[in-house]
Amino acid sequence: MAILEVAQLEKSFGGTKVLRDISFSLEEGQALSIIGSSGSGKTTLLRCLNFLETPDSGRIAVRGRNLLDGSLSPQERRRNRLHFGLVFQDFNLFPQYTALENVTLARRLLAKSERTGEAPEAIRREGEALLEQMGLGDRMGHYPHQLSGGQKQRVAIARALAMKPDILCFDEPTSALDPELTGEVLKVIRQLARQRTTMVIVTHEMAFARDVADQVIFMDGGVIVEQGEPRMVMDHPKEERTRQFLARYAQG
Ligand SMILES: Nc1ncnc2c1ncn2[C@@H]1O[C@H](COP(=O)(O)OP(=O)(O)OP(=O)(O)O)[C@@H](O)[C@H]1O
Repeated sequence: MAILEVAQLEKSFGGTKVLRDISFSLEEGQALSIIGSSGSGKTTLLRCLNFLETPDSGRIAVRGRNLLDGSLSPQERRRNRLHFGLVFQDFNLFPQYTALENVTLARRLLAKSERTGEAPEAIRREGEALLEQMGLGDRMGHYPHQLSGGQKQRVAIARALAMKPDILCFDEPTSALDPELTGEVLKVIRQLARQRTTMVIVTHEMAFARDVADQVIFMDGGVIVEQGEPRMVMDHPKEERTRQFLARYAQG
């Protein structure tokens, strides 16, 4: 069974349809890249998956359970959010907290609100291990303003992982970074892909999308124009719109 199944998802803002008939599925341990021109609906799709926007209709199912089922209780709806983690373009770290506090805060709050019985000490140790994994073992006590953009983004990735989401989403994770800092973030995401972390990645990094993803979706005007294995979609696009988009990218 697919870990994620999205079917006929629709979203409008005012009278404007921004997502139409979006359907795809993702297997556990796979990475999906979403590419497409500006304004094509990529961020809105990620925001719908993360419940930052409410879709107008359609289905988002994780392990076969429809998270948009109208009969869910408020508590079940709150828990739905925990299936997904989101790494934003501009990091969204809390400036008043250290790297380690940023990573552990949500878990500590969850332990309290859901009475999970998790000890703060265990949460801290896990946070430290995640920051080590991100190559930030010597930056745990630093505040965001003391970190480079690439380091901030790696803290943000550790923070998302700390919540143990089923599906980790990235919204153009390198677009706010100087080119020399892009590589360190892409390297971490590649490492997560090798560890079979299930991921949905919106990116403008075409070479990265091609080699990290098991599946790629090309969006334009709120619809999925083409989807499939990255090399097939990107090297042999069937649709004219995909061809034009990729040609524009190739020209830089
Ligand atoms: N909150 C909102 N209210 C009204 N319109 C919105 C809102 N959010 C997004 N839109 C519109 O929805 C469309 C899709 O936007 P979205 O940000 O999802 O595209 P995108 O593919 O992520 O673009 P980019 O690559 O530039 O980030 C755009 O026309 C945008 O102006």
